[in-house]
Amino acid sequence: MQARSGAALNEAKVAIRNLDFFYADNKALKGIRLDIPDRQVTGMIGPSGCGKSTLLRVLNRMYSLYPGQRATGEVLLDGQNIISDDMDLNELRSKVGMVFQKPTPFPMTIYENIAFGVRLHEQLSKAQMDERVEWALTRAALWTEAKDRLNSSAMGMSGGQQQRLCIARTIAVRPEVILFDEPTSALDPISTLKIEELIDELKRDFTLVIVTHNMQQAARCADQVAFFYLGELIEVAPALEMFTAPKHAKTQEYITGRFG
Ligand SMILES: Nc1ncnc2c1ncn2[C@@H]1O[C@H](COP(=O)(O)OP(=O)(O)OP(=O)(O)O)[C@@H](O)[C@H]1O
Repeated sequence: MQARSGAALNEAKVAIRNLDFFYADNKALKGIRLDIPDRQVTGMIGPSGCGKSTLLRVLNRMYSLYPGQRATGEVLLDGQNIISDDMDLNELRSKVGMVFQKPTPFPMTIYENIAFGVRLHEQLSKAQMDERVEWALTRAALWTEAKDRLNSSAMGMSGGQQQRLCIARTIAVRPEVILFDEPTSALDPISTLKIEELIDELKRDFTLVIVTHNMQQAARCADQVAFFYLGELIEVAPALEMFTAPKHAKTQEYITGRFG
């Protein structure tokens, strides 16, 4: 398998220390310690139910919306513990964006899909908003296709275009970290390739985390890969090392398709 060869990993943008996560009494993450390098791609892999999505939900505090779900330990974003009660969730959500598995555009125009989120965080003039919309669509490799239909409904776009619109919407609030939860699993191979190229491009400016069940995708996109099993982080390594010389037998079994 072709894996990204080893540029050194950057300093941690997010440092996860001794993280436990509970759905009521069910401990879904156990003692996680993981550094997520700045402006690089961290791939998260592992069999169904191992805790990958749970970890993404910790990184943007989505779990705080649900009573009975709690995290303990530290998740330090530039040194600030985002799981502490003091964390301002609006501020966190402007810093940490999320792209979901299925494209989820709002039932409004392409322009409004992007402007909507920006308005929650910033007051921009019409000209500034126009500029922001163009910038976000350009960064999401969608400007050429969308520029003549900004006032048309986003629901008329193809699935791949809708997913790039969701990425544009996320970028538009200028986050620092972007979480992708299986962002291409609902897309065809060409749309998948476009999203993967986009991820490669975006890491110049953003710290990216991608959960994927696709080992080739992890190998193509990620600078470092983390393998989870039953709520534990079994192994984390630069992608090339992970896919050519994993240290743990469980990792080897998983990446060679012997379970999961
Ligand atoms: N809302 C919930 N309430 C209770 N338990 C949950 C909830 N969501 C997830 N879990 C449990 O937490 C554990 C981790 O689930 P999680 O969804 O994070 O796994 P995953 O690795 O993302 O799986 P998949 O690859 O299938 O998406 C599982 O045991 C799951 O049953």
